[in-house]
Amino acid sequence: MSSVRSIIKSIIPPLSWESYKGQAGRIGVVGGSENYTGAPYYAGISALRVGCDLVHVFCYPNAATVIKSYSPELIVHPILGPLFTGDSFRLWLQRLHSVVIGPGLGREPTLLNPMADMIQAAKAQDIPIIFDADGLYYLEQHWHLIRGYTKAILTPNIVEFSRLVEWVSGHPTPTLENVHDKAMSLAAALGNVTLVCKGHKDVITNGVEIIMCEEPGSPRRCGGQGDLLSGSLGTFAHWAEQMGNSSQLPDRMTGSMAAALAACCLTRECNRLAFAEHGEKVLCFHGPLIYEAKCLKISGKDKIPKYYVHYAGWNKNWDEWVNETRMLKHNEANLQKQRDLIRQHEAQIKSKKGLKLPTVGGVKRKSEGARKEGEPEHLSNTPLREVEPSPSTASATTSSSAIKRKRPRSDATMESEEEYVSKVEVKIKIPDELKAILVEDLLSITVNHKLVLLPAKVTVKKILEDYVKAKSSAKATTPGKSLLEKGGHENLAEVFGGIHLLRLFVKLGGYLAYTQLNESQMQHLVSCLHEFLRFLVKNAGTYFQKDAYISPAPDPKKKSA
Ligand SMILES: NC(=O)C1=CN([C@@H]2O[C@H](COP(=O)(O)OP(=O)(O)OC[C@H]3O[C@@H](n4cnc5c(N)ncnc54)[C@H](OP(=O)(O)O)[C@@H]3O)[C@@H](O)[C@H]2O)[C@@H](O)CC1
Ligand SMILES: Nc1ncnc2c1ncn2[C@@H]1O[C@H](COP(=O)(O)OP(=O)(O)OP(=O)(O)O)[C@@H](O)[C@H]1O
Repeated sequence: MSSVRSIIKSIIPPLSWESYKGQAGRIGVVGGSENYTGAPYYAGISALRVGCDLVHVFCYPNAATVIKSYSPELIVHPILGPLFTGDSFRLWLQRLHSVVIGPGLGREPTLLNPMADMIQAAKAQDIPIIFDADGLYYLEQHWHLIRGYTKAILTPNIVEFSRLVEWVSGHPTPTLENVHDKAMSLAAALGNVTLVCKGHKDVITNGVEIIMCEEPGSPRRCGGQGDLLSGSLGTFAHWAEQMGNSSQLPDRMTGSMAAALAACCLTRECNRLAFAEHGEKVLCFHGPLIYEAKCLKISGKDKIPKYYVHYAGWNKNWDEWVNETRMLKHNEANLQKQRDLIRQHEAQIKSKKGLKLPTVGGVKRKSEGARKEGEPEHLSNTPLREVEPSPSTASATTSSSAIKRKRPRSDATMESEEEYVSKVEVKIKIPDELKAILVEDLLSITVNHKLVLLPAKVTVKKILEDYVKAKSSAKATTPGKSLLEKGGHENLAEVFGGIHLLRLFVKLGGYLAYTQLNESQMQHLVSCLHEFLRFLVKNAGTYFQKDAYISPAPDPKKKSA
């Protein structure tokens, strides 16, 4: 990579206080028709973003206003079409340093008539000409126009490449294998023009030398990425030309090849960064259910792919590496699977609990199973992700919003958005057994519309006392004991139960980031908390009873309404 970087660096001209507008490049883009206005915009804006000073777009009149509306930075000339005159184009061309022909040009034979004129004019001016998309389509039958013009750079995708090979060699190419060799032969047959064959690896050759661009890129193949490449290549090709011999390129590497390498690396790196930022939306099994998730990282160690996923809407404590068997494409069929599983799961819960209806004050509540046919099945259209099994779903909403309130910056004593975002969350690993209980809790609340019976049968106070007892043979101070002694939360601890305590643990890592503890104190605390969680796992049967949930009484107001 370092040598790739040094090649690219060597064609980038240094900035200077002496330079004036236009010296860093005036690039032309010939393209843009009624159907395709995006392609010339992407190409033109990429040329500018790479660093040229001015971009001129030559398009059909019915595309001009649209392209202008995308960006005031582009200078748009609506000169293509039936009224085209070579003179008007040549007038502008004189001022250009390179020209990109093809993005969004269209393939109407009558509209392509002036192409030969434009190509000849650009050649006469001895500037780099980049052919892409419909410019390549035109070249298929007119390749002799560029034969031997070594400042021509062709950027075919694999389909365009095989068509070109077919036209130039005169016989069909049944397979797309050996792109390497075929690219070298084609570039040589075209008189050492530069070819950039885009694909999984980009192959760059002038028929003598060949280089590959294997930067990681992105698995996302949306339209327009080729336009980014051809536009940026417009600028790089001019720079390579301008640097000439002073660029000190490796032996046999031409300026056009170096420019192509720069454009390929840049496009692929932009693709990689965009993918790293936005990830791929997927569905992922967690326990018995499927959740919407985002794939943030992929690891292929030992040739077994693993995916690091974030469950959409869930705290990042739940982020984890999963193997392929748990991942599903985000499509309608799998979304249906997700809904089916939720229904099955609901049914299972109902059948387990249906006979034992919980009671409050001796009055039997209406069971969840009594929900009427046709009533909204929340999870079938509202993904689970929207509610977390955390303090934010129920009792501790105040504390969760207290954290969120730290975000506005109106008070100078408050932390900034950047500080908030960059705050390192303390990782508290919740054991899988307890995670399953949290998921059950979420389903009870959001799917079955239950509430936790208060005061809890086994209260937080009781749990902490049990813990203190269990630890009594150990040291005198335990988190449980100190919480009871110093916290002043006796009343709450006598009302809430194990599930509330567990919900608190989901957010606790985030809260601890706000404490003043030093690293060793924090380590000690976290290890105590993990020990306490293990204690909860051991006693889960007692502390997390399934009959802790009740169905709330129907709202009389709603009923009368
Ligand atoms: N926003 C805009 O304005 C944009 C406008 N654009 C403009 O559109 C115009 C037409 O360009 P184009 O790329 O759609 O035509 P072309 O290359 O013939 O592909 C046609 C078919 O070939 C196939 N195929 C393509 N690549 C393949 C591959 N690597 N590997 C395998 N197969 C591949 C695939 O067919 P499929 O296999 O899906 O049947 C594809 O549908 C042109 O002016 C361009 O600039 C674009 O720049 C995008 C953004
Ligand atoms: N399989 C792939 N893996 C990684 N990067 C790829 C892959 N295929 C293409 N690319 C990269 O995407 C960019 C555009 O290539 P692509 O083949 O999509 O061009 P195109 O079809 O001409 O695009 P457009 O949609 O603009 O017409 C290039 O930089 C290329 O390196």
